[in-house]
Amino acid sequence: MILEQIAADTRLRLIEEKKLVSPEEMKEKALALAADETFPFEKMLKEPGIHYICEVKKASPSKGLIAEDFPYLQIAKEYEAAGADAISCLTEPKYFLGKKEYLKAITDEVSIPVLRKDFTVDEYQIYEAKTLGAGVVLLICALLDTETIRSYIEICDRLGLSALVEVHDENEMDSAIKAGARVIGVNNRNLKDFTVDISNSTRLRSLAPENALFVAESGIKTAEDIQVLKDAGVNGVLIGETLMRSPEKAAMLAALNGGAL
Ligand SMILES: O=P(O)(O)OC[C@@H](O)[C@@H](O)c1c[nH]c2ccccc12
Repeated sequence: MILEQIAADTRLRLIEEKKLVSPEEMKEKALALAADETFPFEKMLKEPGIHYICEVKKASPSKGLIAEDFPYLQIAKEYEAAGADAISCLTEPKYFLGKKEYLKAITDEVSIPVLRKDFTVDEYQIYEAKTLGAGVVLLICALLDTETIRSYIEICDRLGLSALVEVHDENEMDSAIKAGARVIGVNNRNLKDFTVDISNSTRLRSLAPENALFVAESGIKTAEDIQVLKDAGVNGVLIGETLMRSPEKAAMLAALNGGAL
């Protein structure tokens, strides 16, 4: 199964990375930054209306190469100028051709919150995300048990980071809620077989607690999709491929929003 394969490769990658910067050193570096502005992602999502999280993604296991030409920094700045509320940046190197350097360069240049999009299987990655300037990390429920999610959220809290806790079905939603997730993302793409179904978000919307923030992720392509999600009361949408494939990203974002942003 692809998700487990990616997680296994991530664990191997971490063994090497910890040789370069030890876990103690990474934790220390992150904690030294913990007084920075806290939880900007949650503050943003709490504002009324629907919010756009625009993704910088070169490739994916389901779609292969998405952007041959990949001026990641220019794309991030274009998103910000077009009115994006946050940016998502893939850092997974093998399947998504992401890089930590992309994330660092982007967080240095934009002032909206940036999500570190990776397969978090070790607290090391959370501390590292802080040192790279991220404001949010992704925690995928399919990879983590409830207790681990809870402990990772605690680490995020200490660092002033938000945790976007990703679920795909009712069981994972249950786990996210029990772990105390404040921001729940529903992935419309099944990471086990890559099928995409937007109604996954609308179906699971009612199961999320009243006070939790809700993000719909993946497969969002049209203004109609956005309208359906708006009507369901989602706070944010995470859009990758539709924007990455568009040569006119600002115009595409405006079109998704019904003409203007
Ligand atoms: O490109 P899309 O279909 O608009 O999807 C973006 C984002 O939701 C997707 O990249 C994603 C959602 N959850 C993930 C977890 C890992 C990697 C990638 C993802």
